[in-house]
Amino acid sequence: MKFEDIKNICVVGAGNMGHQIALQSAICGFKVKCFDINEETLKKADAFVDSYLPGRVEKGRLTAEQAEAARNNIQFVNDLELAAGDADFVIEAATEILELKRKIYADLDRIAPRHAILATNSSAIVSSKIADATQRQDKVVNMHFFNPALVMKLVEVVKGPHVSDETADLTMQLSKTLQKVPVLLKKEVDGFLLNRIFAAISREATWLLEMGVAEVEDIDNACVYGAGHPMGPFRLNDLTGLDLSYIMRMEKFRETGNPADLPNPRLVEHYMKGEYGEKTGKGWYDYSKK
Ligand SMILES: NC(=O)c1ccc[n+]([C@@H]2O[C@H](COP(=O)([O-])OP(=O)(O)OC[C@H]3O[C@@H](n4cnc5c(N)ncnc54)[C@H](O)[C@@H]3O)[C@@H](O)[C@H]2O)c1
Repeated sequence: MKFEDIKNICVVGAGNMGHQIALQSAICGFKVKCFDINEETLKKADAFVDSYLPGRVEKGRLTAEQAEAARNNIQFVNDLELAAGDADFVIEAATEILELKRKIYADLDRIAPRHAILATNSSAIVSSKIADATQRQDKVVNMHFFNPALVMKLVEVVKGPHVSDETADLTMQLSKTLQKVPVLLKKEVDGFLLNRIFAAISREATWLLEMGVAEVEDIDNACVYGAGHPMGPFRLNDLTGLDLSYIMRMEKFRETGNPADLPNPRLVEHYMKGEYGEKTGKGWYDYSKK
């Protein structure tokens, strides 16, 4: 496939990441169908587009014509056959559970045209764990966006051993066309690039908290005002979702059986109370008091 042949993008999952990846793709001129199994999520995502685009026009970031074109480019649908049937490139951003993703990839392999690339936005699952659910392993690749996907520039493209040069090249090119800055990982590695670095920071931050050395806000402030980070690890976790961290740690534990990989007790406590961060109004911080 040539890059110019990529016209239709299917995004699977309209949650935190999926709806923003879909909208960015629509703004950049692709015809996008975004699929989710949850009707409420689809409605919320559609309403977000209606509020986001006029805001960009007001701020002078998009012309009224560009906003209208983006609106016409994007559809939120509850039917995977419709979403992926004519896709040239699929970006999967569904819940971070390996078995669920493998089922989605088996379905996508049946539905999407043979030439279509199937990219996963997974934060931690390397594509070699998913690729063999399809008959097109050379076209299954990691394409890891960062949250919020409309804003953050970095995309990590991971070239697993099964990924063809063409797939990696096209994924890098698509990332650039989506106005992102892609980095290429030549090997699969747990946590990719940035999350490995963040994991080290977050491990230390959690240790400091657990040992009673400092409170959440002071640890975050140290990172912001001493290291110049835009936000500290706990504030960032509230943005990305404590539920995602919990699920990722549990997945890792299931894989390794190592108790050191279990989520830490404070994270478990928040998770059990349904305190997932900004999206539920409470996580490490309480947003109801704003
Ligand atoms: N949240 C982040 O900061 C972040 C950053 C980068 C990558 N990711 C990755 O993006 C993916 C999605 O994460 P999220 O934070 O958007 O989660 P989310 O829970 O906000 O969204 C996941 C969506 O997937 C949908 N879904 C579940 N099963 C499905 C199926 N069979 N078909 C279609 N949709 C299905 C859910 O209904 C939900 O709307 C995960 O793989 C995660 O690792 C997340």
